[in-house]
Amino acid sequence: MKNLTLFGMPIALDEKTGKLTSNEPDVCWEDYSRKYSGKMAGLLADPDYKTEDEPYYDFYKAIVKNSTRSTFSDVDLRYDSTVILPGTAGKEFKKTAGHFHLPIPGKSYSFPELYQVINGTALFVMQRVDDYQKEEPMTVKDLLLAEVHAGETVVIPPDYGHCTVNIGEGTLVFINLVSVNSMNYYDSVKQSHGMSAYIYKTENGYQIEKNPNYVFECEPKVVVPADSPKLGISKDCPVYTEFLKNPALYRYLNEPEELQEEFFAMLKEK
Ligand SMILES: O=P(O)(O)OC[C@H]1O[C@](O)(CO)[C@@H](O)[C@@H]1O
Repeated sequence: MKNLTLFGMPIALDEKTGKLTSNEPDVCWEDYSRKYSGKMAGLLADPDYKTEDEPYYDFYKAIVKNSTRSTFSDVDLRYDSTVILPGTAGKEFKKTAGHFHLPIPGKSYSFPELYQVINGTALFVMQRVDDYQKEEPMTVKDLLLAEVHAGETVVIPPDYGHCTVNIGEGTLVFINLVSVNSMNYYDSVKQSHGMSAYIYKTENGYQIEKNPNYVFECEPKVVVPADSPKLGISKDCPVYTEFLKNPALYRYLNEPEELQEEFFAMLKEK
């Protein structure tokens, strides 16, 4: 068992099974589900990759200490965790399915989402396209790949479709803080056989491959996150703990307009 102190509450990772546990009765989650390779069919770089039952990733919905539950619900935010198991499908690193967020009701843009890596290393693929609900191939206007290590945090800007790739050797554990009103949209990513970049394992790390089912008006850009006091992001400080200290600071996850520039300012070119 490995204690994951970055959770900000007592949660450990069983490195053999990839499962999270807590020995504190006050810690609980609303739901748990595991996604297997069969459910990733059509989303992978290799269309012929066929294994039905290889574990891909686990999702723990609404993790909370009972004593702090109302602090999250008062500001319409949810704290979840995803665990991506190590390995590849062919040469492509394991990843989440990928989706866009639907627009905020009454607005023309979508909810952002904050992610902190708790264990391992992630590559967040973030893409802005011309129209994520159209049936023809989507045109990529901006493609950012954020390399994020344990303790670091990234915010997915409004309207950026995203998936997370486990580019490390071990199990990737990360959390997200997101509006409870955010709804995911999957169809166009599915039609395009995944996000616009596939990430392949190489001898020295990873290689980015453009997905041929998209039209590109830009080149992929690798970025790394910096601290951002405005976004409540500080390296090695658990987001859970920071949030409880000042829940109002994270209001931007429901009302992103004012901090739009900061979402990009905290991403530095690698
Ligand atoms: O919904 P997908 O693309 O399978 O990926 C799961 C991801 O979505 C979220 O559930 C919430 O946006 C993340 O926490 C998680 O990493």
